[in-house]
This record gives sequence, structure tokens and C-alpha cells, in this order.
Amino acid sequence: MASLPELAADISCKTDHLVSLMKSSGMDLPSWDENAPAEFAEYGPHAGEIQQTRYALIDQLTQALRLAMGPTEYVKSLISNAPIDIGSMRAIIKFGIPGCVPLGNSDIPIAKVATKCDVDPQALKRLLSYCKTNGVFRETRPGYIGHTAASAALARSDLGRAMQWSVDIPALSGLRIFDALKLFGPCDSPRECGFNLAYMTEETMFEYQERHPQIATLFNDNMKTESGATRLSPKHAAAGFDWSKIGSGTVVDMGGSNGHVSMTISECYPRLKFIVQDRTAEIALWQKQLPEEFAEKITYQYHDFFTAQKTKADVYFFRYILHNWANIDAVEIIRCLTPALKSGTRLIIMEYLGPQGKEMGEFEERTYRLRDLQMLSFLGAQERTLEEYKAIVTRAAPRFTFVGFQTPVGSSMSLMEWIYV
Ligand SMILES: C[S@@+](CC[C@H](N)C(=O)[O-])C[C@H]1O[C@@H](n2cnc3c(N)ncnc32)[C@H](O)[C@@H]1O
Repeated sequence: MASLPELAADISCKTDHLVSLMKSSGMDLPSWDENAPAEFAEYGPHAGEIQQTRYALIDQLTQALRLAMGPTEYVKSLISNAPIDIGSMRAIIKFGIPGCVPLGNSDIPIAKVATKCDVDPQALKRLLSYCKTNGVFRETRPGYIGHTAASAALARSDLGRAMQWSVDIPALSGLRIFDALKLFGPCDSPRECGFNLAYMTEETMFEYQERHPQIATLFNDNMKTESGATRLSPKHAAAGFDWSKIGSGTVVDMGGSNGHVSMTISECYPRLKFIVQDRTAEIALWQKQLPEEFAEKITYQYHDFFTAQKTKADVYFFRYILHNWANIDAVEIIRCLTPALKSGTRLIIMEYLGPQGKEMGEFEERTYRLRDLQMLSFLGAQERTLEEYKAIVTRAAPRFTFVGFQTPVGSSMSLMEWIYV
């Protein structure tokens, strides 16, 4: 591992390089001002290099931080800060604080926010004082708060609403990993994981959400907002496969939620027809809400992907689905396609791929490992490597032949392609 002075020199070089790439791409330099862009927009001619440099910089800054803190302080911070980080953010989000603080480089007395949001003013002051040390909100003068880039992002976009789901199911399930492993063993079932202990239910998370439509709505909002993030943008679904090969064929978007990914692909490949299948009561509503321009191209179908597929298509597309399921279930989901398959049918799976499939820095691997443990904690599921996905598909339907995979620039997920022979 590099020493602190070596890291500092490297960090300085990487910073210069990143700044020059961003300037030559016409991008704003990073800023924590409330009007700063909420995300890095990594598109344009240097997108790949900007991403690579940024991730390498994050890795080195993290290593330098660890060295500067020392092992004991660092480990203690992991354990002591994490519950209060999530606990304070959960309170801020659930009380709707970001939306009550005016935008426009202005400020507001904390007491006034407390009245508006119906929270004890002293407790709110203490919560905000902690959040401020995480870069969320700033004290503009004694007793007043204003936004930073982070709190403004929560106030301005759908992020705050989408986070309402994240501060509940993933946060509460994550804390129960130990208890679930003790009680259930491997946590490889959606009925035997942290979620079941946190919510005291034998239902899977999806079944539970189906019975609690307000949580299902928050989950779908979260999916939409996640997809709005540059690294998870549905644009990568359009870029990572040459959909023109399918001509005017039919794509079934399995577990396609509100159809946002189908809509994005359709914008780039208007000849394609999409059938969005999902098992949620919201499907009828999505059909009604479909923008006019997609009326001829996209239809919705209620379908449980654990039942035999009846709809014939040229492509079965799974984005962000199989990682929600343990191996035994993932195999079953693919096997259920079999009645509808014919020679030439394609299977496209878009997911995070583990380090075995491609080179990864620590920041990228950390994102992947985070997802993996989230899946363990609330769905009894897992992230996988390329080889693990190949094994699942072969077990489910050996006639599927692997064609290849692509990771579009700027995308966290890769698209893997199989063809039925
Ligand atoms: C993680 S979301 C992914 C949504 C979408 N594919 C995307 O990329 O944004 C998982 C989706 O699977 C759906 N789902 C869960 N269980 C299902 C089942 N048994 N049959 C069909 N869809 C299901 C959920 O309703 C949800 O929309």
C-alpha cells in the first residue's frame, strides 16, 4: 500500500488531470454550492477517462483518509458513525426537512422549520448539526440553516422521496444481517433474511410490498430515481446492445416496472415493440399513464415470472432482476421462459458484474459488494460474476448459447447476451 506522501502526490496529479478533462469537456468543476449539479454528467468525448480518473481519485482519497485517521479511529468510525449517519438522515427525510428549507442561497430559522415539520426544535437543531458535519445542510448564521449541494439535491429532485424507501427496508434489514445468519444460516431465501426479522414477516419483500401499496409506490419511485443516476441511467440499456438486430421485433421487458427502460430504448429504436411484464397492482395505472408517443409501441401485462411464459417474443430482457433472487429462484425464472422459446430467441440480462468478469478499483468493487450485501439482507439474494450468470442460464435452459457482454461507458451494469439454438 502506498504511503501518505506518495498518495498525496498521486492525488494531486489525478486532480489536475480530472480538472483538465472536465474543462476540455465544458463541464462545471465539482462544487458543494447548492446550485452545483447534483451529479457528474459523464457523457461526451472523455466520458470513459473522466470516470476512470474519478474512481482512481476516490480510491486514493479513501486510502489517504484511512492513513490519516489511523486504524482504531477508522474502525470505530465505521461502527459508531454508521447507525447515526443513517438514523439522522432517516429522521431528516421522514420529517421532510429538505423541502422546508428554501432554495436560492437563502436561509431559514431552524425553529420555523421545526414548526412546519412538527418536530421538536432542540432535537432538530442537534440532528442538523450532525448532518452538517456530513456536508448535508449548512449553518448560515446562529440558529439558521441553508442548503449545500447535497441537501439541495434532496430538496430539488425526486431524490428525497425516493430515499424514503431506502431509509426503511434496506437500512432496517441491513442491521439484522447477523441475527438472520444466526437464525437462518446462509440467507439464501427471500423468506429467511434480515428483512424477515426487521419486518417480522414470513413474506418476501415483494409480497410484503404488494400488500402495502404505499411502500410499493415508494419502491417504484426509488427505482425510477436510481435509474435517473448517471451510472444507472436506462440510456445504457439502449447503448449496450445493438437493438437494430431485432428490427421491428418484440421485446418482453421482464419485471419492467413502469416501463421506463423500455421507453428509453424505444426512443432510440422506434421500430421495436415492447411488452412490459410485472407482478404489481400498479400495472393498470402504468398502462393508463403511458405517454401518447409510446401508445403504439409499448403495452403492459400482469405476469409473475415464476409462471410459464405465454407471450412469444424475439428478446426476453431482464434488467436489474436476477440479482434480486437466490440461485435456485434465478434458475427457475429463466426456466419459466422455456415454453415461449424458439430457435433464435435472445436473452439479454443487464446486471452489475463482479470482479471476476472485469477489472475493478476499490470504489467500484465497494459499490458491487454493497449491492451484494443489500441483496443478502432484504431479499436473500446476491450479485454475481459473469461466470455465475452463465452457470445460471445453462442450468435453466442449456440451449441458450452465450454470445458476449458489453459494459457501456459510464454504466455500472453490463448487458449479457444469449441466443437460443
Ligand atoms: C429491482 S426492480 C427492477 C425494475 C426494472 N427492470 C428496472 O430496471 O428498473 C424489480 C422488479 O421486479 C418486479 N417483480 C418482483 N417479483 C416479480 C415477479 N414474481 N414477477 C414479475 N415481476 C416481479 C418488481 O415489481 C419490480 O418492478
